[in-house]
Amino acid sequence: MTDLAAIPELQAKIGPGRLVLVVGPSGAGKDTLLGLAQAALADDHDVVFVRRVVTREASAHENNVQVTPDAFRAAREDGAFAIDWEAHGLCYALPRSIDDDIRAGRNVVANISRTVIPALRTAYADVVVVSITAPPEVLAARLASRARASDGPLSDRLKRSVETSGADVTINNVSKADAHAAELIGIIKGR
Ligand SMILES: Nc1ncnc2c1ncn2[C@@H]1O[C@H](COP(=O)(O)OP(=O)(O)OP(=O)(O)O)[C@@H](O)[C@H]1O
Ligand SMILES: O=P(O)(O)OC[C@H]1O[C@H](OP(=O)(O)O)[C@H](O)[C@@H]1O
Repeated sequence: MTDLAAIPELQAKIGPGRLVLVVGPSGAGKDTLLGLAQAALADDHDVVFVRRVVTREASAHENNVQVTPDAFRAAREDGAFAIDWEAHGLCYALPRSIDDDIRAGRNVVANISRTVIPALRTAYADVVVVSITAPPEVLAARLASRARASDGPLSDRLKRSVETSGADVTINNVSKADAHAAELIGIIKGR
C-alpha cells in the first residue's frame, strides 16, 4: 500500500514563520542587500538570516560555514540540511535548524538557488520569493569590480540562466543599495 505520509505534498508544511527566499543572477546584489538588511535588523530576534553551508572558503564577501566536499556529503547523508543544491562547481545548503526557527514563528531569510524554489514552496507554509535583478551589462560590471577570487570565469557566471518561477516580489537593484535594502526589510517584516 502507498505510504501517503511519505508523499511530500501530503505532509504538513512547516510553519508558521515566514521563509523569505532571495534569488537572482550572479552580481544582482543579493548578498549586498542581505548584508544591509541584516545589519539594520541586528536587534530584531524575530528575524534570522541563514548562515549557509558552502564548499567554498569563508571570505569578506560571505559569512558561510566552510566545509570540504566530503564533510558536505556526510552532513547531507545525516539529514543535516533543510535543502541543498549545486552551482558554479560548489555545493550549498541551508541547515536543518531553520525548521526550528520557522516552527518558533521567526522569519527566516536565505540566499538560495532559483532551482530549489519549487521544493521549498512544497515544504514550507509561508514562502516569499524575492527576485533581485539588474540588467546584463550592470551584472557584468559589478562582477568585474567585485573581483572575488573564487568566482572562476565571470563569463560562466554571466551565462548561467535559470528560470525564476513565480517570484512574489522583484527588486530592480539599479539605484542606491540602501534604498533597495529598505524594500527588502519591508518584505521581510511583512509591511
Ligand atoms: N545597488 C547597488 N549599486 C551599486 N553596486 C551594487 C549595488 N548592489 C550591489 N552592488 C555591487 O555589486 C557587486 C555584486 O553584488 P553581490 O555580491 O551582492 O551580488 P550577488 O547577487 O550576491 O552575487 P553572487 O550570486 O555572485 O554571489 C558587489 O561588488 C556590490 O558591491
Ligand atoms: O543561478 P542560481 O541557481 O539561481 O544560483 C546559484 C547560486 O549562485 C549564487 O551563489 P554564489 O554565492 O554566487 O556562489 C546563489 O546564491 C546560488 O547559491
